[in-house]
Amino acid sequence: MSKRELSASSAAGEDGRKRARGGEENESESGGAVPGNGSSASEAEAEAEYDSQEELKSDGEDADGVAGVAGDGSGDLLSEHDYSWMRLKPDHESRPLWICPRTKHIILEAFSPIAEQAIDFLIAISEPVSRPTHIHEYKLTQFSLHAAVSVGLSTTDIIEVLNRLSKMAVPPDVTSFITQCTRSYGKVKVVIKQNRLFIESGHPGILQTLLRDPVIAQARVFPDADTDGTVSKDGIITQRVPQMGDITIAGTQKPGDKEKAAASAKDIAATAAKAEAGGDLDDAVAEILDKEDEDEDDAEGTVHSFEIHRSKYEDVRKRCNEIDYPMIEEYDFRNDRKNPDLDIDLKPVTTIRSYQEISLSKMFSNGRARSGIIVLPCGAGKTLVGITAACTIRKSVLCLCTSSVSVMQWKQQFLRWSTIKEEQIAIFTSDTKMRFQGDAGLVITTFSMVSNQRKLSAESKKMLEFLSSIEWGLMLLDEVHVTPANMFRSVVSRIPAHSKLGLTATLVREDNKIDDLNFLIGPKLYEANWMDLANKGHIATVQCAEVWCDMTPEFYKAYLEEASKKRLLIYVMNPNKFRACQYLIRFHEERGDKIIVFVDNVYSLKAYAITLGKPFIYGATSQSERMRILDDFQHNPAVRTIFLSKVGDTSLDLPEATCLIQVSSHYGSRRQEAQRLGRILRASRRNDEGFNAFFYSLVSKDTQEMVYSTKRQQFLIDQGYSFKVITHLEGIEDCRDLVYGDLESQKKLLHTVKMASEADAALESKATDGARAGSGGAAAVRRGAGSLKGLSGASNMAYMETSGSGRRAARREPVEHHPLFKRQFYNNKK
Ligand SMILES: Nc1ncnc2c1ncn2[C@@H]1O[C@H](COP(=O)(O)OP(=O)(O)OP(=O)(O)O)[C@@H](O)[C@H]1O
Repeated sequence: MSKRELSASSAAGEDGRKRARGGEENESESGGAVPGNGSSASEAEAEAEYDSQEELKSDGEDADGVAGVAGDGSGDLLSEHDYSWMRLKPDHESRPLWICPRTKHIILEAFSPIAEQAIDFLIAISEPVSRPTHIHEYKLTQFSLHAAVSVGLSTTDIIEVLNRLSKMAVPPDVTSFITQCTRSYGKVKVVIKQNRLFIESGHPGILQTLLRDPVIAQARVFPDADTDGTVSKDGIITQRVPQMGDITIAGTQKPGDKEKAAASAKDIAATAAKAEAGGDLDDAVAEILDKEDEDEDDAEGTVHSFEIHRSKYEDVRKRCNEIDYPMIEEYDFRNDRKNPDLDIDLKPVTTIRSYQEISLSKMFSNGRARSGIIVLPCGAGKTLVGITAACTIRKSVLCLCTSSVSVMQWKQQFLRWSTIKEEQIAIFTSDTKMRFQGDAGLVITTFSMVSNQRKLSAESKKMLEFLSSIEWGLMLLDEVHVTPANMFRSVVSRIPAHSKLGLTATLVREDNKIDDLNFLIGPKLYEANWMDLANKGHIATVQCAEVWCDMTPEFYKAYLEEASKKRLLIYVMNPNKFRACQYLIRFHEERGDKIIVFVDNVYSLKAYAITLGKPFIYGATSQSERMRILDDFQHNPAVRTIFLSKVGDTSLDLPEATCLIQVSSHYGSRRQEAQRLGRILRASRRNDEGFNAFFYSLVSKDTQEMVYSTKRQQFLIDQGYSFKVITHLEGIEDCRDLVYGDLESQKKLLHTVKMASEADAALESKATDGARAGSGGAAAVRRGAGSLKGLSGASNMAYMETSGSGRRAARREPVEHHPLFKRQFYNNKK
């Protein structure tokens, strides 16, 4: 495999991506909210503040796209290191993997006949880094290996299957890393039974070791006479347990069928191993396997445990981590007779999809509820996964969302898919504070409402006391990647939840907070492949394109002269961008598409929407106006296009939308890019023959916007999407009636923009060099012939195509500034 191939498959490695903070000014989603009864202004403010600020903070997306590409994972996979000592197996061509002994990256030939099985296995044991069409890249990490153990894979399984799939024997460094990470993980569990906590293990010796630790010993509760099972001299309880693996996930068929559908990682591993011919395990691995055999449970179906005080749980958990026995958290909900049952099930008409079932089988595979995180693409139906988990556990549920809009959507979705009744649901937001009726129920609230300790209204305080007094069977955490660890910590420590399920589409953070999520919620249980779901028709296939819009000479001169954050306004309001936007809207309206245009900057949003005569929604748009516009978009054939600010990034479910045009966005935010794409992935026409959705980013050429755009696309490129670069919209010059077609109107527009205040450029613009942006993007791309027709089934637009690696290579190039920019811009900055 050449280095070039490896680079093509690589993504900017997680470790390597440095981030600077993006702009702070942001539109508040609750700008139009009217505080209702019982809410304090500070609560509403706190909620709004969280909605807008935390999302950006946790995203860690930067305004400096160039800095964000250092440490591209596979870029240095081979460079400066000699791997000639690694010997290829004689039949290496039929084996799809190569494992880097130094970085623990795994490169997969996705075109191999056994790639599908290999992918399922790799998803179970490693983190996907990049999954374009032909070559995938994964990485073994401590947490990914913990997750593998928690879904039932043993050290032996992992090493053996890797060895079978690998072109070379698994390097000794990798086998010892796997052994080290999986040796003790999963050997100890904390199991919640009847509101009591038990530390459980198949190995009595491990429990004795734990009890020798003073912190753990102090937390221990001695068994009383009523204890089930036998109690040894040292107070360890031994019980025979019935086989647990026969649970039925709500909405699925009888256990046997369900198990068939949800092939466990272990089965996948076994199948993959069998599918591969030959490949004896080397001595080093055999040694590890022998050692592992000695560690096997003493008798199948027998567990040993001791009880601990619930108040000491956090101390015990921390201590177990320190002494290298990290615990898996499980909730024995089927035998929970202490907490009242919630009367909820999926409606008979609700059918969950195969990948939704598989993701849930990772949570429930051993008959208990295991806490952790499920990662599914935007629009793939995370809400229904959460609802199905609630219907399986059937105890009180606390659902935490990122905004009050999401709270209302979760409520609607619960009512739509499940048999829960309105009175069993309580909403807790700054505007609404309700209780549910009956012993058990569902509370839906925001992270900020339950973690905000400042200036609470009396009613909120009471509500928080109520939340803390309930033993929640399940805590659902929506969009977990945006929530700061300290916020989680305060929620998790104050509100008792027996199991936690985190849901997200983009488990990307650049601030190591992902590790916190591992500790606070649990390991990643499942991550779906975007391309796979698109190929199976669960989400739409999308054609992505970046449209380069030349700046007019007057706008470009003004851009170079402007040092304040109004530079952003100048490149967003570029007349050629207006015209490109209008042209694309017209083109797609004529094709019968419904179009969402995103403009982050409110000043520009209004200018575009009013000039082009289209309805628009932003933070200050009243709820009734929003509903009216969205309803028109859905049902009125005359309304084919709407303009949205960032309020439309998430939580909008508009299956009619088939085309998305991005005019301005939040700097280099990869997450925003993915979330926006999510708006068209749910297109209801996605299964029509030959259907494609369209995602355009309009970028003003040779401005800093180009840097951001390249960086924004990185997450989607890693998921296998490719972006075409359209350098010229052919035929645009023939459209005489497009706006700003003459110099005079362009000059007027520029004058208006110059008169705008800095506050109108709502996003702060960190100065980067326009020349660098422009040339960096252009240097790496390959020119080719293509067209909008090529993109959409017609034919009239030229494009350049670029791959992720090409872009990354471009960004690594040392940048030589053109004398014009040096003079115009750098002198200006001094
Ligand atoms: N099993 C299913 N059967 C029918 N429709 C489904 C199913 N699962 C999800 N959907 C539909 O798919 C769409 C997307 O679902 P949902 O809003 O839960 O996605 P999501 O993963 O939360 O997206 P995002 O991350 O963008 O918020 C919704 O219209 C939902 O009703």
